[in-house]
Amino acid sequence: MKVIVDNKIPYIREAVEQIADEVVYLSGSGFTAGNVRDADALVIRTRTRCNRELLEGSKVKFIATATIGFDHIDVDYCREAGIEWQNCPGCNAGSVEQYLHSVLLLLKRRKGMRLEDTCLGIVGVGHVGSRVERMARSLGLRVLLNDPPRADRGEAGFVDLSVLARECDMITFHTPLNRNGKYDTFHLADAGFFAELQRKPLIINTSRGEVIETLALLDALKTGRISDAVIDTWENEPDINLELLQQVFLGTPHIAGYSADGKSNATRMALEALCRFFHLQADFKIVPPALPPMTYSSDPEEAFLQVYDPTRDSDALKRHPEEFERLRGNYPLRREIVSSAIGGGRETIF
Ligand SMILES: NC(=O)C1=CN([C@@H]2O[C@H](COP(=O)(O)OP(=O)(O)OC[C@H]3O[C@@H](n4cnc5c(N)ncnc54)[C@H](O)[C@@H]3O)[C@@H](O)[C@H]2O)C=CC1
Ligand SMILES: O=C(O)C(=O)[C@H](O)COP(=O)(O)O
Repeated sequence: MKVIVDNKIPYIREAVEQIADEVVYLSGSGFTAGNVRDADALVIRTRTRCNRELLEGSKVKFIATATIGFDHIDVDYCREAGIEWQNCPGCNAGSVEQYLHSVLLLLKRRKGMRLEDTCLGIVGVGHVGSRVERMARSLGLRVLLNDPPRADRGEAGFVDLSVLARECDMITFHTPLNRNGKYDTFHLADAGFFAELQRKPLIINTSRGEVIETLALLDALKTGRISDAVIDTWENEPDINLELLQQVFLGTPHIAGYSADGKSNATRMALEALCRFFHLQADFKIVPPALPPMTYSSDPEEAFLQVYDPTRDSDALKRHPEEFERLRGNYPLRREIVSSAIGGGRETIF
């Protein structure tokens, strides 16, 4: 079996080389029709568009994407061509939760936001959104949830987007990018959405850039219809809107999911899917490398931000937006450590 693997997927080499007869590593954008033609399977990230142009006439039978999102896979074409695929549901949801948790602490510290007086709207309450809900409630925020697919399945506890627009001081997006159908999310936040907002909320997007219409967001920022924004996912990555980048409170290069824990989950789940598809024994361990010991502040919030402060990623991108892909590709994967594990005294962990 020949497998082509994205060369930025961490912790994968030893395991995949045991599983496959031949392994070729390519950059995400380096997958071409010519070099996938004789492959049986691809293990990719968000940077490889799997469509007719790439796959037609190839031997590829299976694609594993080591990501939660799968909007880079043309699922209709894959069905038509008989190519099976698998994403890694929930693999890095903990990492996105960590990112949001740090963002809330920074808003409290730097903008004086009183979290217990803040109403947070969550759009899309799946693997990530439900973790964000729990975390936000634990910090004392009031939370409103919007998830029409879940509401339509008869689940309770959801409200319309118009209620979020009326009541929320902060709105965070955690939907997939659906480009059509009843639950289309392409430009879900458009000029009409921003016009409805009543409380000048802060907008957070860690889902997919195309869920928010960039120019409408920029206009809402300039006209004060929103108070600020935190943006991790952008339209047209890596050629992002530079004016928006310089205006937002935090602008990061699509790294909310970049914890070592999330990446190792993704690698393991992608390889397990590959083994299931080809009926192979899944006999490998994927664990993130141990990090050197560190000493943490006795203040739990300070310690949480020591573990991960998105300001450093935002400052790096604002200084060098042209390095969007390099900042992602060479990212020093962080660890997910919950604040309860590091509170209550100066201590050394890991
Ligand atoms: N920035 C980053 O590094 C990362 C980004 N992501 C992105 O985060 C997003 C959420 O991921 P998960 O929670 O794991 O996905 P999920 O599939 O578990 O949950 C998505 C939720 O959105 C809901 N939804 C679908 N259409 C909707 C609509 N029109 N309006 C409101 N809700 C809708 C679904 O019913 C579901 O509950 C995805 O776009 C994923 O690609 C995920 C991981 C890392
Ligand atoms: O899992 C997802 O969905 C994401 O957005 C990933 O964090 C993106 O990571 P890459 O696949 O682009 O490394």
